[in-house]
Amino acid sequence: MSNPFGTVPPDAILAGEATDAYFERTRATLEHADKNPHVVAEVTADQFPTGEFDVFTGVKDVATLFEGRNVDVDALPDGQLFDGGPVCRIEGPYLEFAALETALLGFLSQPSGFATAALEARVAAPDSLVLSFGARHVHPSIASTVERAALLAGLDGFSHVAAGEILGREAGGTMPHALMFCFGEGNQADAWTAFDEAVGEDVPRIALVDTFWDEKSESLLAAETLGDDLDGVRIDTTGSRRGDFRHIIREVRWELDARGHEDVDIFCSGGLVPETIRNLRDVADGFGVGSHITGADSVDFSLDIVEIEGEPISKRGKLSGVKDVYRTPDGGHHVALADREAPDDGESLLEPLVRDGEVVREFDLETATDRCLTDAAAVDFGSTLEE
Ligand SMILES: O=P(O)(O)OC[C@H]1O[C@H](OP(=O)(O)OP(=O)(O)O)[C@H](O)[C@@H]1O
Repeated sequence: MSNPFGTVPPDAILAGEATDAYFERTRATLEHADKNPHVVAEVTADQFPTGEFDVFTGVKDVATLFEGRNVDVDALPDGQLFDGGPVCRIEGPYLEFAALETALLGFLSQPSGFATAALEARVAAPDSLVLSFGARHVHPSIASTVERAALLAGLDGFSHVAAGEILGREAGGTMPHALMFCFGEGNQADAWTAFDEAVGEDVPRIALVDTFWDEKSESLLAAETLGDDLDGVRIDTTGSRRGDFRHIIREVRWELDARGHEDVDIFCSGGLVPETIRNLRDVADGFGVGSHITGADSVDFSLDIVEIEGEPISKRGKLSGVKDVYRTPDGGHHVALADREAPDDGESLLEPLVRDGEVVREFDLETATDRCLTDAAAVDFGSTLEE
C-alpha cells in the first residue's frame, strides 16, 4: 500500500493536482480560447490594516511549489508579522500557476494560523518555558507543520517525535497518565522511580502529579521520592476538577517550598489559552499548550489577480494594482501601490522568493524565529491581545 492513509502525496501537489476542479476547467477554457494573459496576482488576508497582526509562514513550501515554473514570486520573509495588504505576489502567464492556487493558499493559511496562535501563547508568558503539546489534535502527516510553527513563534520545544526528526530538534515532554495507571493508585512513587531509572540522563524528571490524589499530596510524594533528582511536577488537572487553578498551583508551590523543594518547578497543561497562561505565569514555571495552537483558525488568505497585461484590475471589494507593504519605525503596517512613493521611513517588506523559476532565498528557522519575536515586539503584538 503506497498511500495507506489516503493523504494527497507530495508529487500530486507539485504536479498541480492538489487543486480545485474549477481551475482545471479554467485551463481548458483558456486553452480553448487561446488565452494566457500575463498577470500579477497577490495573496492577501485583509485589503487594509485592521489593527490585528498575524504571523506569516509557509513560505518555504511556496518556494518549493513554484520552483522551476516560469514565474517571479515575491513574499514576506518567514516569520514576518503583517496586517493587511499582500503577503505574496506572483507574476507570470496565468496558466503557469492557475492550478497551484489551492495548494499555495493551503501552504500559507493553516501554518500561519498555527504560528499566530503559538505567538499568542509565547507573549502571554515571555519568560516561562512554553512547549507545544498539540500534535495529537491534527492529522499526523502535518504534525511537523504544527511543531515548526510553534518553534517559529518562539516556543521552547515540542512533543512530537517524528516532527523532531524532520526539524532536527529532539522532542521533549514529561509522562502520560497512562504510565501512572500502569503502576496503579498508591504506587505513584514506583512509577516515578522507574521513570527515573529508565530514561536518559538528559530527560528532565518531571512527575505527573494529578492522577489519583490531590496535587499537593502527589507533589510532595514526588519530591520525597526523587529528592534532588526531581526537576519539576506537571499539573494537568482536568477542567471539571480544576476549581481555582491558580490557587492550586500557589498551594503546591507553598507546600514544596515549606519542605525545602524550592528548586522543583511547576509545569501546567490542559486546555491552556493565552488568558490562563498570563494569569498563571507568575506562579508556574512552564506550560504545555496544545489545542490553542492546533485549533487556531487558518488565516483567511485569498489570491486575486490585480494586474492583467499591465492594466490594474480587481473584483468589487478588492484593491486593484500591484502593491507593496511597508513597516514604519512606529510599528505601523502600510499598504500602498508599489509604483508610488513609500511612506516616510517605511521599509518594504516583500522580498524576492522566485525569479524565473529559481528559488532565490534561503530559509533558516532560527532567523525566522528572531524575526517573528523582534517584529512582535516592534508592533507590540502582546498588548493588542490584552485589550
Ligand atoms: O489541552 P491541550 O492544550 O490540547 O494539551 C494537550 C494535551 O496535553 C495534556 O495531555 P496529557 O499528557 O496529560 O494526556 P494524557 O491524559 O493522555 O496523559 C492535556 O491534557 C492535553 O490532552
